[in-house]
This record gives sequence, structure tokens and C-alpha cells, in this order.
Amino acid sequence: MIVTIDGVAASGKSSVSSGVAQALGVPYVSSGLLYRAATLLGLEANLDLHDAPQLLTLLGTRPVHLEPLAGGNRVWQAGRELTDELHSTRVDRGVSVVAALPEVRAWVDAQLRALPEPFVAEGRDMGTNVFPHASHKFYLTASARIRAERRARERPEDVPAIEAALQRRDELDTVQSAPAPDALVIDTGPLDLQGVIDTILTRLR
Ligand SMILES: Nc1ncnc2c1ncn2[C@@H]1O[C@H](COP(=O)(O)OP(=O)(O)O)[C@@H](O)[C@H]1O
Ligand SMILES: Nc1ccn([C@H]2C[C@H](O)[C@@H](COP(=O)(O)OP(=O)(O)O)O2)c(=O)n1
Repeated sequence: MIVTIDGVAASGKSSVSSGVAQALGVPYVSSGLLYRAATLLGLEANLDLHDAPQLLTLLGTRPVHLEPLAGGNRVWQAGRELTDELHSTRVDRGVSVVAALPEVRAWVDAQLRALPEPFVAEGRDMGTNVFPHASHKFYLTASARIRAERRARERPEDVPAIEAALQRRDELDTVQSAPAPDALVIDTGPLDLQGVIDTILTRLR
């Protein structure tokens, strides 16, 4: 069984997926972390993030491994854990450029499709492109202001700056961010985290 939870940036995908996965007793898979890891390694190597061949060569020589756990995903590059460095502002700024490269998307998709079922997969195109055969699909939304207010509780930046960065990323990610036609779209604005998790679990049962 595969459950997909897609949605815009900071809509609650990873928190909701973790809650749903724990209730189901299965791992969740955070696909965005692989795009973030590719971005971090590219930045550290001083690569032009638009340069797909160079990035793919780098990822070939420094393989990245995603560890999907129900409580939280971890990302490794050989013996080095990258997880804590993947949500920095510089990775946020670069990741949409890297995620727009078809070669990088193919690199991510191959890793995701090799994972053993069952799991909950979250990202942008889990229900449309990567797992179109998934049994249950969800798509999370909320206004940019509400999402920025939620993120501001995690980061030392003010709400207008986060809101502007989220809107910029929404625009850059539009191509791969459409909901699957068979996805249930949930406006998370009026709901708390548990409310979103319960909406999904009710639908699954
Ligand atoms: N429905 C909700 N109500 C309130 N806060 C939420 C809700 N969903 C998510 N959050 C909070 O918003 C922040 C962003 O959620 P996160 O799961 O990281 O989103 P994403 O994976 O889509 O970027 C987190 O601090 C999370 O706890
Ligand atoms: N399946 C996916 C997952 C993420 N991406 C892109 C889009 C986002 O800008 C980045 C980071 O995704 P991530 O889900 O970690 O980002 P947010 O938590 O939503 O801010 O990767 C994608 O294109 N396709």
C-alpha cells in the first residue's frame, strides 16, 4: 500500500505524513529531502545549480541515501548525516532550481521507486508522477500567510520575509505541484495538525 501526501511548501506535508505513518505503523518518505541533499552537495562543491551534468556526476561519486522512518527521515552521504543541514535558508533558496532539472528528478524518482511498500510518500508529484497507482492520494494547501506564520515559529525570520520566499518557491515549483485528479484536496488553514491527520485517517478507514 502507498499513500501519497503532496502539497505546497510548508503546508504540513512532513508533519502530517509522519502522524499518518505512525498511526498506520509504516514509514513515511520525504522526497523533498533528496532534492535538498542534491542542492546542499552542489552548493558545497560550488557548482552552478543549473548545470545538470555536473550535479549528476557529483551525485554519482557521492551517493546519497534516504532513511525513511515513521518518526522522521534521515539523509546520509557515506558516513556523514546531512539531515540537520537540509532546511537552511541557502538550501531553501537553491532547491527549486535543482528540482526543475529533469535529470535530478529522474535520480530522485529512481530512489523512491526502489523503496519497499508499504509507506506514506510526501512531496509535490508523488500522486501524479512517481506513484500514480497509489491507493490513496491527498493534497495539502493553505494561504501563504498562514504557512509563513507556522514556519516563523521554527525559524528566526519574520513572517513577511518567509511569506515572500514561500510565494517565490510556489511559483518556481508550479510545474510539478499540481494535485492528482484523484487526490482529496485539504485546506489546512482552519485545521490544526491533528485535525489534518484525522481527516486523512478517517478517509483511509
Ligand atoms: N494544520 C496545521 N496547523 C498548525 N500548524 C501546522 C499544521 N500543519 C503543519 N503545521 C506546522 O507548520 C510547520 C510546517 O510544517 P511541515 O510539516 O514542515 O510542512 P512541509 O513538510 O509541507 O514543509 C511545522 O512547524 C508544523 O508543525
Ligand atoms: N516530490 C518533490 C518534492 C520536493 N520538490 C521540490 C520543491 C521544493 O521547493 C523542494 C523542497 O521540498 P520540501 O518538501 O522539502 O519543501 P517544503 O518543506 O515544502 O518547503 O523540492 C519537488 O520538486 N518534488
